[in-house]
Amino acid sequence: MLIIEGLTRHFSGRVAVDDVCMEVPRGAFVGVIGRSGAGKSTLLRMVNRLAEPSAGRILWNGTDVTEMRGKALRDWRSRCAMVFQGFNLSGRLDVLTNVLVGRLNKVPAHRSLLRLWSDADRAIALSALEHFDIAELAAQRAEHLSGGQQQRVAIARALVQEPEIILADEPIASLDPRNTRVVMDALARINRDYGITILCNLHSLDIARTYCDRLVGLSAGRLVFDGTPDALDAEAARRLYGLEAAEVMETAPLALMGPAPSPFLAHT
Ligand SMILES: Nc1ncnc2c1ncn2[C@@H]1O[C@H](COP(=O)(O)OP(=O)(O)OP(=O)(O)O)[C@@H](O)[C@H]1O
Repeated sequence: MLIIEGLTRHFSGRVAVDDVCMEVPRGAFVGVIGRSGAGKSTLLRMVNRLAEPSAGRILWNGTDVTEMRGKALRDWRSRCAMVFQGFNLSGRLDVLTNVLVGRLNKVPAHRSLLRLWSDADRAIALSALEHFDIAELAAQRAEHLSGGQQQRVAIARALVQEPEIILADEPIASLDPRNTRVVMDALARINRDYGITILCNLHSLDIARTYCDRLVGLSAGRLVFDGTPDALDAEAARRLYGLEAAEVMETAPLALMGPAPSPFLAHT
């Protein structure tokens, strides 16, 4: 269970996240929605401690994440994997090595420094790639892959960390509709198959409604919506998106995109 209590972050005197409180049970798939600049990324980055809170607490299964230092913080970051909009792969390294980077915290320091991966680690990484139907890309340089393929590699890297929670910061922002579905299906499958809690920042309300079992909405750093996708009515959308509400509430023609492909069976 993730508990966020009064979480606040200021940048140069301006508030980016303002006294946010929420509880996320294990295994939830939560979409974090709101306009650009609402504080979504800052909220996720604080959970991973990539950004330091100005005030408030983050508790994971009762342990105060905000107090963690040194090894405890490294362990937390390994249990709390991040997936970024820009994939954050090493383009010149092959796909398998990129995934193995997710194992760094699981192997002794001397082996990780020398990148001496065991057969077991390689098998785990390959199996994660297989899980996302991209094992045949293992030997390719990451920079030669499409955006959708790169994001699946990044999700495979997150998975081999054996995380308890995945924080996905706009994971589909640079993808076309087909790859959007493939990547969101990958996250949904991780959530379903392994019970990994997912917090996912999303610009698209339609995608958020389709994939998430709960939405939390930020506006100017404040939590202004917390409920199921069905509960997000026009009034709630106005609180979140202001004058753009009508625009974002217009359902995107998901039906026109055809049925969703079976998870991990689609190639890019
Ligand atoms: N490192 C930083 N230094 C100064 N201001 C920052 C920094 N990071 C974020 N901010 C500010 O904090 C506010 C919230 O930004 P944040 O990136 O969290 O919003 P967001 O909802 O994720 O936006 P987007 O959807 O555009 O990514 C914005 O006003 C932003 O300019």
